[in-house]
Amino acid sequence: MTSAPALEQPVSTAESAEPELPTPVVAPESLSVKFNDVGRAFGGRTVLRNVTMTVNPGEVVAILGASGCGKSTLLRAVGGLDVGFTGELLIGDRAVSRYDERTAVGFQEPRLLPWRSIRRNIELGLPRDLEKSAGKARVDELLDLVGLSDRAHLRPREISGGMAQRASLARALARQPGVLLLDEPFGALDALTRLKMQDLLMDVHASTGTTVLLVTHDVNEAMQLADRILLLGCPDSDPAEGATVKSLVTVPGTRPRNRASQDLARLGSQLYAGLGVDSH
Ligand SMILES: Nc1ncnc2c1ncn2[C@@H]1O[C@H](COP(=O)(O)OP(=O)(O)OP(=O)(O)O)[C@@H](O)[C@H]1O
Repeated sequence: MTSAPALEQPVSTAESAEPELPTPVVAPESLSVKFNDVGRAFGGRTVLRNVTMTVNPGEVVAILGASGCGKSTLLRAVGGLDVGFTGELLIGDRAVSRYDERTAVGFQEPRLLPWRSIRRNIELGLPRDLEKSAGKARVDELLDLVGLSDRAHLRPREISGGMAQRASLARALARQPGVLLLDEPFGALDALTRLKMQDLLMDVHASTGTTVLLVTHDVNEAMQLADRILLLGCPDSDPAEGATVKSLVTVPGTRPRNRASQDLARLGSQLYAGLGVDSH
């Protein structure tokens, strides 16, 4: 035998009964995501093919593409919600597993349980083995991060759609995921709430440092939030071949970006063109 297992917990004794420090919200480890020739077909119909790219730890990558081109399918594969893909998909240096616990997923609908309070909904995201007081401290911190501390006792129907989406984001973060997967998280919100949520996501990313994969239909949102943008698309010659990486571009400047900058306007035009939309 060599050394003791690295994850062994310290034994609590009466002598060492010091006040417990709150567990930081900060992700313990931001993880890379590596796609190596990833593909997916449903019933003989190819949806995705030859997707090869690496998302760096702590990076925010937005996934853009026409409706139905496989954006959600790609995200689901990373979360281990769909294991029917071909090729290799690694999180850190380990293959994705079924419902991979190193990831957390946020959807367009908040998917909160209506009979539970906001606090109890966020608690659902905590890892099962987390000690109760550490869990409470983490939920308190998350409620603070998403600005819902004074609404923690309310039920989902008693808060606005934007607040519910913030609660949903907090629930996803409760697991301290190495990779946060967001599928159109702000798609159902009004324009102003959407901008506020984008700011919140920037704050969350600044304080957690977690890797983020964000599926969006919104070119401006992608340019505002992402370090890089993955444009998925089908070849014009044969759309039935399935979508693949059409381009992977680095967004100029650092967040928060000036929405009126020339560089972003140019990039926006390129992206719209890549999506087959005339940006005028
Ligand atoms: N479980 C499934 N069984 C059969 N077909 C599926 C399944 N999941 C996805 N698809 C098909 O794969 C294609 C890609 O779907 P996906 O939801 O990934 O696209 P998307 O780019 O996210 O679309 P949208 O932008 O409209 O949300 C669609 O044609 C869809 O019908």
